[in-house]
Amino acid sequence: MTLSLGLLRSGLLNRRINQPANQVLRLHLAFSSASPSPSDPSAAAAGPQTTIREGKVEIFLDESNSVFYNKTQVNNRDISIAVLRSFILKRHEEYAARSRKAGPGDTTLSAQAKYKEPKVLEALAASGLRAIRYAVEVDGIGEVTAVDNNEAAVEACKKNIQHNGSLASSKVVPHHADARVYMLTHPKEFDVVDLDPYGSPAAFLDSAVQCVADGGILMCSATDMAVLAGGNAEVCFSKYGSYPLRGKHCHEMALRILLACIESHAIRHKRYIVPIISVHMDFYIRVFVRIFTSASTVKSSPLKLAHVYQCTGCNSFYLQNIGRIHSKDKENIAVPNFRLTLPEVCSECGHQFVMGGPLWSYPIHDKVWAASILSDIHAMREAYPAYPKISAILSSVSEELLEAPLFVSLHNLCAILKCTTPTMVMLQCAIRNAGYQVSGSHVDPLALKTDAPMSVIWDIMRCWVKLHPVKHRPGNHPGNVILSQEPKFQAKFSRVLGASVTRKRARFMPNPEKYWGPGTKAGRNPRTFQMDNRN
Ligand SMILES: C[S@@+](CC[C@H](N)C(=O)[O-])C[C@H]1O[C@@H](n2cnc3c(N)ncnc32)[C@H](O)[C@@H]1O
Ligand SMILES: [Zn+2]
Repeated sequence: MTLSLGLLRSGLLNRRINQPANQVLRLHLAFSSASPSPSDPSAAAAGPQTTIREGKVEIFLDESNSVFYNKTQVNNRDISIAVLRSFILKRHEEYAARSRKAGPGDTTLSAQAKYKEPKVLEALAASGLRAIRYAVEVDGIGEVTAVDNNEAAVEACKKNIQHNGSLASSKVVPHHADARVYMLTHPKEFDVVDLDPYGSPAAFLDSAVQCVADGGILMCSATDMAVLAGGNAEVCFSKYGSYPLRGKHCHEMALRILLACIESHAIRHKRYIVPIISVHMDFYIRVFVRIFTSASTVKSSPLKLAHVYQCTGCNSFYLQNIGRIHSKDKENIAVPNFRLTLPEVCSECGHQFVMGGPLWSYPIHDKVWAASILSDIHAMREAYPAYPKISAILSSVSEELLEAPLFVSLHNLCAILKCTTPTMVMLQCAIRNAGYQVSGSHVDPLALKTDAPMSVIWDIMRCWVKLHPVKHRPGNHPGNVILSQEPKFQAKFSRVLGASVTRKRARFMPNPEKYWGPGTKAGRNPRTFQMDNRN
């Protein structure tokens, strides 16, 4: 932002309009010219190269775009660094707890095992920017292996490692390989595996879940949002094994589909996932999950997955778990759920239901971790180039109601009834006054996550319309059918303590500039593929 103000004053911002993305980039980042390393005569012959700085790392800009680089992913890299820092703290705590439990005289192998710095695999590393940032910026990190199957990328990565000095050179190991083969041949070897693919990570998931050490983290992005958010249901099913649903909650649904897909790969190998945080930002989603091994926990996986039935008229939705708990011989076991208890058509508006999922219906964040990541981000704000964006997202994430998969949208409720819009605070108060919990969501400023049933939400809206009547429109559309029923209770919109969303910190940040989107796949011309969706 400071840089943009500077540009405005110098008149550079006006000149920037209509320039291709790469040139815009040059004005906005800390660009400089650097001499290539003396040990690389071919590069020396080519003269000084333009460099890009992000955090403490500087990499060479690849003018030909034969190696992928997207500056907008600074948010993605910053949030990953924040999660890595908290993971290292967690690992220390867990190690200390194990040692305390074992006691001084314990000679068993696990009690004697020395603390090891976490090893990281960046499986789709491109220029190595991310891997080098992990190595240079995260204290207590072990070796970082940077794999890519593109030779040009591996060469660029080597140069960038060398350019970033001895710490980078001692920690980052570049490797030319197919990530799937590499991960399969290194089972449970890495404490952290980072997947940041073009488009979908689906092809990498089976090998990735096997490569993570017990208690380690899988960090995984997906940029194929058109597929995951309901634009192409057949492709979503073939890649992720789930049907997406269109609607305002589609980005949260995308997160839950990806989590369900990772879990489904993990359980094949007697492993299971525990989400740390799951975020939708800019044009993609990214999930951070721990992976553990336990044949018995794997059996309860169906309790964490659900189908969603969504009304085609009013968008009311209902979840149906795949499994249910059955108590037998004093033991709780997961068995297939009973048939759906929903009526054939929506009791609010009379339309049919469409089915989506299966999706992950358990919490998508660990609130304690989210809070500790957030306080780390605040404490080290100067270490994060994307501080305003990532702190806004983490603030929202740490306030989300965990026991309420998906959400209703204020905008959608009013659009169905064609009524004036109450404020978010009013609706939150009415939900709380009716005895239910409610929160916002980081994916949408108009989201209401709540444990209130749909019937309560619609009754609140019926009461709202009694106070703010709508014009009568003839016809049988969903809004009319909903309003033809009397509310079963009287909603109260009066203020309750804690209902207002605090405005002290920003929850949603606008994009900093034009073309803030997916980058151009390596090998394509950035001028013709500025808005490439990386599929
Ligand atoms: C989106 S880029 C990664 C960007 C990088 N993580 C960053 O933060 O700058 C995806 C990279 O995956 C590499 N890639 C694609 N398929 C691969 C495979 N099967 N094995 C290894 N690398 C692969 C591409 O060459 C490309 O460099
Ligand atoms: Zn309906």
